[in-house]
Amino acid sequence: MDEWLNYDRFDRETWHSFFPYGKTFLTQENLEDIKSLNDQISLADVREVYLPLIKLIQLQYQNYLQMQLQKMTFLRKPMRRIPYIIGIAGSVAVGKSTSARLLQILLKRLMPDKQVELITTDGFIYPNRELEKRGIMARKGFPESYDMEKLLTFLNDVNAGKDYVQAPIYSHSVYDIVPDEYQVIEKPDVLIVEGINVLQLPTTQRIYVSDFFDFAVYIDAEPELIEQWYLERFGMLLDTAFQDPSNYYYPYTKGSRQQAFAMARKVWDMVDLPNLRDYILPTRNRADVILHKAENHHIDRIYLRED
Ligand SMILES: Nc1ncnc2c1ncn2[C@@H]1O[C@H](COP(=O)(O)OP(=O)(O)O)[C@@H](O)[C@H]1O
Ligand SMILES: CC(C)(COP(=O)(O)O)[C@@H](O)C(=O)NCCC(=O)O
Repeated sequence: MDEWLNYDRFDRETWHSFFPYGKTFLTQENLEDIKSLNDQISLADVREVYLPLIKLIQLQYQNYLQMQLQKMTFLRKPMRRIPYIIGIAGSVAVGKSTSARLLQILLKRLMPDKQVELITTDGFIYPNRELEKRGIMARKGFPESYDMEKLLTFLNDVNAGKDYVQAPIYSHSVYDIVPDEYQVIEKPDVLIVEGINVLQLPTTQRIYVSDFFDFAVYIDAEPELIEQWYLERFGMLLDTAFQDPSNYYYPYTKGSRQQAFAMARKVWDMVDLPNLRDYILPTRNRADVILHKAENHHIDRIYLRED
């Protein structure tokens, strides 16, 4: 079956025309926030792609609030805040966390009275110690490397309106879960959940992470480009590791840079690329929106699921 059958495809110009007010919409503070997030982000992408996207999300969010109100009135239940949950999926190093943080900044700008939180599912990967115990250290990022029970419980608690919910934290530079450190989520209006596994079907559980989603975005690009972005990020991790013996990449700063990159290329080929091909890419057509990136993270096509 044609994978794109259910999607409308837009080029950038058409997509931009749905909300062409970017120039006046962003404040100086927004621009500074975006630049401090990543100074490589193209502001043209923000105006022409991300702003129409958050406008569309806002429309759906307003409908969602309306529906919640009608439902609670019908059931004669007191109104309570059920968060609107947005999932962001895609390969390792495709730019999920950068896009997710961008969406968070822009949604806060669009809806300043709403609390918009962001978590990444990396925090729900088992600690290295546990991965080693299970003999799956070389499978980090694959479905079996996540504590899905814990992730689903987390989402269920946030959804149920619990006052205080904790998410564990993963550090790329330590290459492990940070012990005893948590991100606290307190009754958000909107929660963005970013991770490679967010649209995957469960192996043992009966519910999916995506059952909690009200909207899902997949970030797409050719694997050759993603590999390049993976290696660029690896270079940056290496540059920050020099002074810090506790950094996972510190030992790689001692040998030749060429050798370190050869090792990173091998990890991409043996771990992250097979994960993309076998487990991440097959989830692409479960998203509401697919952002397709070309060279330099430039978004050239946008696919929107037809309802
Ligand atoms: N829009 C963008 N413009 C420029 N560089 C980007 C953009 N998005 C991501 N990057 C860079 O690509 C690399 C991977 O991005 P990241 O957000 O860490 O990906 P992920 O969360 O999918 O692993 C990082 O080095 C990041 O700085
Ligand atoms: C922790 C991750 C699975 C998360 O990926 P992310 O989308 O945050 O880049 C990934 O960065 C990773 O560590 N993969 C294992 C192989 C590797 O070292 O790249």
